Amino acid sequence: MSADPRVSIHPDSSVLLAAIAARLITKLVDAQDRYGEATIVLTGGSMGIGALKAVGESAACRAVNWSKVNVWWGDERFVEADSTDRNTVQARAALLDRLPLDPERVREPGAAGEFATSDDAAADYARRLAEAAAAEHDADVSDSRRSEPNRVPRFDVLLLGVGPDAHVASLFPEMAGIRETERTVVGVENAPKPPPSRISLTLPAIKSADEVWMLVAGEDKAGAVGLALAGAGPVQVPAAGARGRSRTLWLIDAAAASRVPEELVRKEPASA
Ligand SMILES: O=C1O[C@H](COP(=O)(O)O)[C@@H](O)[C@H](O)[C@H]1O
Repeated sequence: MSADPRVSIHPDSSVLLAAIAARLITKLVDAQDRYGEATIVLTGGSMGIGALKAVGESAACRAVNWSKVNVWWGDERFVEADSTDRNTVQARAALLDRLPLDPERVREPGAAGEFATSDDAAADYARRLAEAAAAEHDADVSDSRRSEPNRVPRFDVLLLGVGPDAHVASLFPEMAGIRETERTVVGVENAPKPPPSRISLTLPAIKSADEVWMLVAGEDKAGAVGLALAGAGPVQVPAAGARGRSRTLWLIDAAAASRVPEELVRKEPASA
């Protein structure tokens, strides 16, 4: 089961980032109230990293118990561990290094140098996801899926940026990764956006998240956003396939919204 998309449009990217930060903090606090911990899947790119900076700038940042937040990534560039091309390195610089996170709860995908190929790093990441899922279900002896390899833990909120070509995470149009139906993580080679080697969650893994939030700003994304929300196929328009189980929320600015079907638009009040 997956939730139909809802769209929230903000006047510009700075209002959008502040709104994303406010929603994210609230989401994490709510998940901690419910489960005692919260699990977030981060994304890279302009909006993913901008959102993290905005969380750090919010006075409410300290409302979250960061020691009880589990952090995963939706995709990673398969380069050396200290490369500033890595989404994890950028996320640390933007926010994570200043938070009192529990290092054991921060699960970075593997890097070149640690693994020979992007496929090897992807398999390792999938294994760690499956272990985390199994640990969540250890107490539930009646759960027959406890030891399945293609599992992921509960994702409370999974963030995705969207490229001008409508890619999400590192799932690019017409490439093998977007067609994957079994594995939770794939290695990606020859990505059209550099760097060419990557690892990515697949659509089945993304769609297991409770909430999926699409973070998009800029006129250059308007075509991709319009196609995704008009019901294009995910192989051609990967963003169209990303849905959460209970919520699919498009958080976008006015420039990215110019081709969104009118019936999907819910306008947020402009800031004073
Ligand atoms: O390469 C990537 O691109 C997407 C979108 O990035 P943006 O800068 O166009 O917002 C990003 O979400 C993904 O994590 C990243 O690896």
